[in-house]
Amino acid sequence: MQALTLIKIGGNVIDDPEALAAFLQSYARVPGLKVLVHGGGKIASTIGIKLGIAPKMAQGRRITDEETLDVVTMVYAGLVNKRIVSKLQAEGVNALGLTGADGNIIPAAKRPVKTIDYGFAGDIEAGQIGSGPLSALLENGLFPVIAPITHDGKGQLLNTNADTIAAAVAESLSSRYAVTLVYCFEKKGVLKDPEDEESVIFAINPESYAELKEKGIVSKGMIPKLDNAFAALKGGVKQVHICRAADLEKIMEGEAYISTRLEPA
Ligand SMILES: Nc1ncnc2c1ncn2[C@@H]1O[C@H](COP(=O)(O)OP(=O)(O)O)[C@@H](O)[C@H]1O
Ligand SMILES: CC(=O)N[C@@H](CCC(=O)OP(=O)(O)O)C(=O)O
Repeated sequence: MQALTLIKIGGNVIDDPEALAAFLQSYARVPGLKVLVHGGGKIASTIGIKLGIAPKMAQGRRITDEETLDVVTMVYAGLVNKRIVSKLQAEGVNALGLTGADGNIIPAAKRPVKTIDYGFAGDIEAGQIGSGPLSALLENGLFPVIAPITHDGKGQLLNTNADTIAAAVAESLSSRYAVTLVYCFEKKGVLKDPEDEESVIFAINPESYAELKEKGIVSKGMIPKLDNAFAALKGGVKQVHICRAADLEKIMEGEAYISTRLEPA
């Protein structure tokens, strides 16, 4: 099976122009087939506030009312996606920006209202992603850059967590490729003490993850990241790393003990 690297870049790095430029230079040097999924939550919140739309989050997910959906669509599918694509083009990568609606790559369903109404937040159903359009692009020398906007197939755009998209796309591509999934963000990995950058936990398995969650060591945005990452590993993805964006090249070269690696059960 041919190798493919799926990298997710988080909103705090995207919000820092120097860190983003350095990350995209590293991304350009990742060899072989690759797909980039980006977030942008921080910029969406900042722009929303400027427009008088305060961000509302619950359990690491954005509550997406109609006007928030307009903001996130403009920010993720427009500003952030096109900035990344143009910078990758400048690095010699023939990047092609997409949302989940383009080529119907990520069909989703509006999250049903239970205790919290998340509005136009989209959930991806297992097995719903078709890897065909993405592999057609890859096989024609194009490198997909995916924004965290999906659709319900009936004309409604939806906002889907970028960590979830990365895991679901990685899982779907793993039927055709040997996929390595790398979550890049601003910290060195999953930390024992989120305030201590040197307290990286080098390996986590489902059992130790349950313990970390119970003790509150893993919280906020780290929970959807790890929940999704373990699901991807179970679904056929070969390796999952959680690392600092600035360490991407070292991770790709196989350097250990600088980031967190997930282990199957
Ligand atoms: N144990 C932990 N180790 C590292 N970060 C943690 C941990 N627990 C919670 N976090 C928080 O999770 C954040 C990453 O999640 P999130 O902001 O959603 O990232 P991204 O935008 O990359 O998806 C970190 O910035 C940190 O504040
Ligand atoms: C439904 C939902 O929560 N969607 C996310 C999508 C962006 C995202 O995940 O961005 P980061 O990776 O930068 O956090 C949001 O709007 O914040």
